Amino acid sequence: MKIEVTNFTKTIGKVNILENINVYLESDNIYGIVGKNGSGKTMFLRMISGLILPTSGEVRIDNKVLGKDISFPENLGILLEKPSFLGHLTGYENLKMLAKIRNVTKNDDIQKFMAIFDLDWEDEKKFKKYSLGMKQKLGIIQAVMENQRIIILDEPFNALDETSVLTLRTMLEKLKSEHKLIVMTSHNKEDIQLLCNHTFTISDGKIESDS
Ligand SMILES: Nc1ncnc2c1ncn2[C@@H]1O[C@H](COP(=O)(O)OP(=O)(O)OP(=O)(O)O)[C@@H](O)[C@H]1O
Repeated sequence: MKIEVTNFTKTIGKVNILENINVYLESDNIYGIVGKNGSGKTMFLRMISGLILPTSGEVRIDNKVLGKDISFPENLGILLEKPSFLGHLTGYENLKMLAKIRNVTKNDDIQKFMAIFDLDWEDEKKFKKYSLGMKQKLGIIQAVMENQRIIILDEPFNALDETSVLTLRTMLEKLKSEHKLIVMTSHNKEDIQLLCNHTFTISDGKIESDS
């Protein structure tokens, strides 16, 4: 898979939220996006996911222009800042419901993913009673469970306990070895240094390649 961003600018009001972004991303890599609060990291992830369209420029996913040839990248698993699960369902029920949309993930797989992250699929607890870390884990599982080829993760390590941080690091390494294209943001330098083989810094909507 490859993602090519060419001269992408997004203006909201009079502000350039993203300014003249040019990047090339491909499979077998974990890309780290760093930058201060409000610099544009989440917008960058939304841009390559087709969730915001450019004021000028374009994003191509395997030569297909987002917003023209396709609405969203096929093969995309995504964790956004606030995963939208239903409060009155359990974690397992939420994941099962989402899995039904594309119908590629078996219940067994969901149970396995939940076990990896120390979540009990038989737990009767409703999502609204989940802790922050539990919600985050569910969001991560939803992003990876369909074995998509592009995985986009906004602050995936947020709210995770030490064990889960190690679990997620191992999982991301494994996904990289399975030829995925992974893009993640993080405020944690250690996670970025350990995992990412390319880093981009965003400041005021502009991007620089660090390696
Ligand atoms: N819907 C919107 N309308 C206008 N401006 C927005 C909107 N959403 C975000 N912005 C602005 O876009 C800029 C980039 O926001 P973004 O969420 O990408 O930052 P970030 O780097 O992810 O920050 P953080 O580290 O706090 O998550 C900010 O100045 C923000 O105020």
